[in-house]
Amino acid sequence: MKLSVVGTGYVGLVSGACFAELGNQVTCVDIDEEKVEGLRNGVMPIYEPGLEEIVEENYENGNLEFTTSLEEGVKNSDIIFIAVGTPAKEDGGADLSAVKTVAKTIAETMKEYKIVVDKSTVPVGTGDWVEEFIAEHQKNDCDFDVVSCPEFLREGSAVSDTMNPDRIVIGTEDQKPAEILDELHQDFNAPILHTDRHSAEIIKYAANAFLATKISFINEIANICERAGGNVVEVAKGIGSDHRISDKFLRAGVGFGGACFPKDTKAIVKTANENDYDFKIVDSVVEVNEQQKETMVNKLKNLLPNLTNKTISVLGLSFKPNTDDMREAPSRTVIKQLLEAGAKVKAYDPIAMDEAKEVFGDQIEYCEGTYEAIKDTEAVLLVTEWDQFQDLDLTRVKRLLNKPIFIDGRNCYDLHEMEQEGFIYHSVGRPSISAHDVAATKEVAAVNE
Ligand SMILES: NC(=O)C1=CN([C@@H]2O[C@H](COP(=O)(O)OP(=O)(O)OC[C@H]3O[C@@H](n4cnc5c(N)ncnc54)[C@H](O)[C@@H]3O)[C@@H](O)[C@H]2O)C=CC1
Ligand SMILES: O=C(O)[C@H]1O[C@H](OP(=O)(O)OP(=O)(O)OC[C@H]2O[C@@H](n3ccc(=O)[nH]c3=O)[C@H](O)[C@@H]2O)[C@H](O)[C@@H](O)[C@@H]1O
Repeated sequence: MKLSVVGTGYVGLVSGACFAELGNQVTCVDIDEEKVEGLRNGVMPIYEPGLEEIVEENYENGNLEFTTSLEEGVKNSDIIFIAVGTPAKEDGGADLSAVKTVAKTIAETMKEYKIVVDKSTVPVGTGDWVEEFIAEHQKNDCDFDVVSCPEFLREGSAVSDTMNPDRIVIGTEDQKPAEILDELHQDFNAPILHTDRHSAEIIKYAANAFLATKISFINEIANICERAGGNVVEVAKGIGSDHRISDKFLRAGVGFGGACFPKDTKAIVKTANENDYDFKIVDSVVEVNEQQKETMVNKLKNLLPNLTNKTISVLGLSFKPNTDDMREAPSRTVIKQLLEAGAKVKAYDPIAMDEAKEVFGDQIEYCEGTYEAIKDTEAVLLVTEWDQFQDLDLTRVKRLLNKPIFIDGRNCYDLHEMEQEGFIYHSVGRPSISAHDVAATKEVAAVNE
């Protein structure tokens, strides 16, 4: 089929490349000239495992094209996917200005039947509004349908999620676009849920809000474990074994970040408010998450009350592993708190260093590798659980540190091992190893020798 995808970000570029990989003729459109020029020359604007290979292959075989001209995209396709950003406005609502710009050009350009599919995350009722808007601004009188087809991919595994989705949601009550989109999605071999457009739009927000709720829930259980006793990893295993709960998204940590959970939770609260409803649960989810992002530095301050001029090592800057995305990354809060307390920061991330430089500028020191970031610092803060941070040479880490303080925001290490290695170790919702434990371990070791 002939498609265009408008917006070549995480969603647009990955979806476009995957549709091309399945044999469709895809035109990817973006207003960012540098991005489009780069893509034509094999430069990926984002890091996603497996993306570069399929983009290059399909660009070379002619299934995938890149342009800044939406007019060209509209002309070249029967189905137009809108995948532009819908960032949060000051008031928490979604900024739909890019969707509006795209809808206007589509209205002015189309000359024959088109299916306009919204893939961007947009508040309920946006499809109705886009439909009315296109009808109002149409230059040529032709038929069209507007469908909601929300996207559920995760960054860091976007290609694999797109190729193997849990479900595909097609939100339209019209038969013609439903049948065409069914056929387009057949090769994904996933269940297709047909629903009305409003429900499809709400499904997207409800899914993200629910997943975010699981995370804030387990983070609060972790906070209770820290105060009352217990180990949140064991608790998560215990409750997650119940199929009705499931063990997914029950990893306690330093709070959720990224381009979506933070903005989508706020947006659905806003939608509720606009409809005279107080969405109390998700409101609290957001509040708990803000607090959670501060817990690592608070733990450090309990151990080192005066951080002035102390150098602290931060491992992991992106909001999760396998991505270079720094949007709403918990590392931002952690580093802000450290700097406010007068500390100096040495940081390392395997992929997100360039993005991080845009965020932190010259406020922190950027290191070339993990151990360089640890050397001569007072404490290690493990913020993002990249594979290489989960398998550190602990003896070397301890030797490089001025003080054996390790704050693990992702529960990557075994408590017993950290005690044996002599670390003062604080993680999330698990018993902490204090200086007293470390001294005791050393005494036992000395007696044994
Ligand atoms: N990032 C993610 O993992 C997911 C994002 N979503 C949703 O998908 C949408 C897109 O998100 P991302 O891909 O992360 O955004 P992004 O910010 O990575 O990419 C958006 C792209 O749209 C382009 N753009 C903006 N205005 C345009 C216009 N008028 N014409 C053509 N291109 C234009 C921008 O230059 C940019 O390249 C959002 O609504 C987001 O909530 C949904 C599922 C997953
Ligand atoms: O709408 C979106 O953009 C996407 O948002 C999330 O995907 P993403 O933000 O890429 O990444 P996740 O794996 O969901 O992680 C989000 C955040 O939650 C945190 N998290 C996740 C899981 C967990 O158990 N604990 C936890 O703290 C991660 O560290 C990360 O900061 C959803 O998982 C996708 O289904 C959705 O399409």
